[in-house]
Amino acid sequence: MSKKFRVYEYAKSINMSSKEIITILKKLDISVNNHMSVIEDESIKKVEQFFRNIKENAAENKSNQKAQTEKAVLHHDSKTPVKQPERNEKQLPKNEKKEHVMKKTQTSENKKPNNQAKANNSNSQNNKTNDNKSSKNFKSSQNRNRSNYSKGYKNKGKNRRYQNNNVEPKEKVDNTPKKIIVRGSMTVGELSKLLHKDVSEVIKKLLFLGIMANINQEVDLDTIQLIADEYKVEVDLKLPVEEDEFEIEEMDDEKDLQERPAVVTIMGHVDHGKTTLLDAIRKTKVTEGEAGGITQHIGAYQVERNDKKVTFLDTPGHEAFTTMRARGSKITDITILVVAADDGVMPQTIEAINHAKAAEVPIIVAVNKIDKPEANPDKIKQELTEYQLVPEEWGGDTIFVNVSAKQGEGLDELLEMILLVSEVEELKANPDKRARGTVIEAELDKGRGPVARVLVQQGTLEIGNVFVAGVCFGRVRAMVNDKGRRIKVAGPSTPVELTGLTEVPQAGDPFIVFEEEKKAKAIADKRATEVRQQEMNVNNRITLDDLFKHIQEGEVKELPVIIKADVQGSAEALRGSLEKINVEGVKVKIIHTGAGAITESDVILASASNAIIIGFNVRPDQTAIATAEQEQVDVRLHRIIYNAIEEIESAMKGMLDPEFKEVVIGHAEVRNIFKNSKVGKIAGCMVTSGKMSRNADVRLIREGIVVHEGILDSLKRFKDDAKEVAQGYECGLTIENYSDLKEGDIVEAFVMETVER
Ligand SMILES: Nc1nc2c(ncn2[C@@H]2O[C@H](COP(=O)(O)OP(=O)(O)OP(=O)(O)O)[C@@H](O)[C@H]2O)c(=O)[nH]1
Repeated sequence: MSKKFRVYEYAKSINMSSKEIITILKKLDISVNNHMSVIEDESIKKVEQFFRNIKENAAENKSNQKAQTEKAVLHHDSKTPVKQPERNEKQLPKNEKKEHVMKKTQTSENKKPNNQAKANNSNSQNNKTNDNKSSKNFKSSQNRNRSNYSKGYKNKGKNRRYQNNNVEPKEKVDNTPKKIIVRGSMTVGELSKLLHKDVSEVIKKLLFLGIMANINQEVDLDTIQLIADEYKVEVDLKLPVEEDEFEIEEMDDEKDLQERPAVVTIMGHVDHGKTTLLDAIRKTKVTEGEAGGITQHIGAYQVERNDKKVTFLDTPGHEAFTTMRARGSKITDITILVVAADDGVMPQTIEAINHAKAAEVPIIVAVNKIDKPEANPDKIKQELTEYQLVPEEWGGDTIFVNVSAKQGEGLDELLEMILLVSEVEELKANPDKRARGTVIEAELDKGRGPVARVLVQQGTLEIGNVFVAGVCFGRVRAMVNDKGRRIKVAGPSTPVELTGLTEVPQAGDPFIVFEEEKKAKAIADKRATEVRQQEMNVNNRITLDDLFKHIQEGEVKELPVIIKADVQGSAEALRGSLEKINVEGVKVKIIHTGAGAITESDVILASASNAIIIGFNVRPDQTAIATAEQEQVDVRLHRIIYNAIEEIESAMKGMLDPEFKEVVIGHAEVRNIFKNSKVGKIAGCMVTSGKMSRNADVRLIREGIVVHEGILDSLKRFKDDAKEVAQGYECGLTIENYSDLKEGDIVEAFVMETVER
C-alpha cells in the first residue's frame, strides 16, 4: 500500500472495526488518537506483519499442542506424574470447566452469582494467574484474565495452562446448537454463550479470522455469521423491529376526541399538608358515592363532582412528578400547590413552582391550614406574586383556594376550580383506540406475580390486551380500579392495577397496547437488549480503579448507588432526591433501582461498581447478607426517605477533601498564680480532666466565658518541661502572649483533627 489511510478506512478495507485497529496500533506503539487519525504506509506494514505473526504463532502452537497432548497422554500411560495444575484442570468434569469460563463472562457482566464465584475460586486455586483472593477484585481479576488470554495466545508454545485448556477432552459431548437467533451485534462473551462455546475458543477462532477481540468486544453480524459457520451453526437473523413505526401515536380526528378527567398532582413544602389534603379529598369524595367502598392504593384515585371525574396521583411531592417527566412521560395536567397559611413560601414551594413551570403545567394554589388562628392567607398571596403567581382579584390569573385539609373545608371549591381549569385546558382523548399510558408503580406480588399500576392516558385498555410496559411484555389478565373493584375496561385518565406481566416494569415506563402479540414481544425484547447494553456500558465505565483514580485526580466525583425499595415508586422518589444532591461537585449516580429484597446480584453489582446499596423498607436476603459481608459492600437500610438522603449526603462528604474539627483533650483549673521575673505569670494548675499537652491549643475560660485563645508557651511538671500532664496531676503553664491569668480560670486544651467521614 502506498497510500495514507485514515484508521477507519483501513479498518473497513480489511473488514475490521476501527476500535480493533486502534488497539493493535497501540500495541505496536504507533500513536493514534481516534478513528480519523491518519496511518502511514509504514504503520500498515507493521500491522500486516502483526497479523502474519499471529497466524504463524497459532499454527506453530497447534502443532505444539498436538505434540504436548501426545506427550501428556504418554506420560499418563507410563504412570509418570503429571504436573498438578494440568491434572486438576483435566480432571474437572466437562460441565464444570464450561462453567469456569462462563463465570468469567458473567463476571464481566456483573451477573456472577456468588455460589459460582466460589466455585470459580476453588477451580482456580492452582492457577497462579488468577487472583480471586479479594472479591473486590472481580473486575481487575477479570482484566488480568483477559490479558492472560492474549498473552497465552502469543506464547502458547510456552504456556502450559493454555495448551492444556485447548486440549479437547475426548469425552466432550457436542452441545453446539443447530441454530442461533441473532438480533444484532453482540459481544464475544454473549456470542460464546449462545454457541455453547468457551470464550477462549471463540476468541481463538476470531484470531484466525484476523480479529483481535476480547470478551467484551462487540462483533458485527458478518463476523457472527463467520463464527457460526465455523461451528456449522445456522444463524436465524431477526432484524430489529422498526419500533418507531408502532410507537408513533396515530393522529386523532377532532371528532373522535372526548373530554377526559384531569390528572392532578399535589406538590408543596414538607408538612404543608399534601398528604392530609390527598387523604381528605379521597375520604370525603370517594367513599361518598361508593357506599362502603374501600379505597385501594393503586398509585392514583378518582373522585367525582357534578358528574365529572378528577384523577389524583397518590404520590405527593415534585420528586415523583419530575422522575416521571425525566423518563419522558407527561402525566400531570394540573398541579395543586399546597402552601400552609401559618407558614409561607418555603424552599420546596419554590422548587415545586419551578418544576410545574418547567413542565408547563397550570398551577392552582391551595392555601392550607386556614383553620389555624395564625393563618394569614393574604401573606401567602403576597409572597407568591414574586413567583408570578398573582391571584385573580389582584389582576393576575392564578386561582387561589383557601382550604383546611384537616377540617375538610374548601375541598368542594378546590374541585370546582380543578374542573374549571380542565375545561379551559380542553383536556381530551380518543377512547376508541389501543390504550397508551404510563406505569405509576410496579411491584412483584407473592401471589399474583408482577403487578403494575398504570394510568391509561389514551384509548381504552381491555382485559386480554397485549402490551409492552418499558421492557416488559404482558397480557392484561385482570384489572382492579381504585375502589378495589374488578373492571373489564379502562378509558382515558383511569388508574388501574393490572396483572398479567412477565416482569416488573419501572415507574414512569411507557405503556402501549399492541394488536399483535408478536410485535409486542419483539419490541419488549428489543428494548430489553438496549437497556442491558446501556447497563453494561455504564458498568464498564464505573470501575473501582477508575472511580478512585478520577476522584483522586479530582476529575469525577460521584458516588454510585443502588436503590432497592418495597415499591418501585419509592425507589424512584429516592432516586429523584438523591440525584439532586450535589455536595461541592460530588454527585450521586444511581446505577440500579428495583422493587423487592436486596439480592446477591445487587451486592455483586455494587461490589463491581464500588456502590453503596440503600434498602428502603426492604431487607437483604440471607445470601445477600453473606455476600455483602464478604464483598465488604455497604448496605444501608432505612424506613424514612429523609434519613436515607441525609446519610448519603454524609457519605458523600467523606469523599471530599478532609476537614478539621476541634477535639477537646482536657481541662486544667488554675489554682495559684506565681510571678516569675523572667517569664511573667505562671499558672499553677490541676489537670481536672483528660490531659494538658505541650502541643495543644488552649483557651482560657473565666466564669464560662472564653477570655483568650492561643497556644501554650510552656508546660512544666515541677521544674521540668513536660510534654503531657495527665488528669489528677499538678502542672505549671504559661500561655503565649497572655499573662492575665487568674485563680479559678479553666484552661481548656484542644487539638484540631481531620474529620473522619
Ligand atoms: N391545623 C391544620 N393542620 C393541618 C392541616 N393540614 C395538614 N395539617 C397538619 O400538618 C402536618 C403535616 O401534614 P402532612 O399532610 O403530613 O404534610 P405533607 O406536606 O404531606 O408532609 P410531607 O409528607 O412530610 O411532605 C400534620 O400534622 C397535619 O395534621 C390543616 O388544614 N389544618
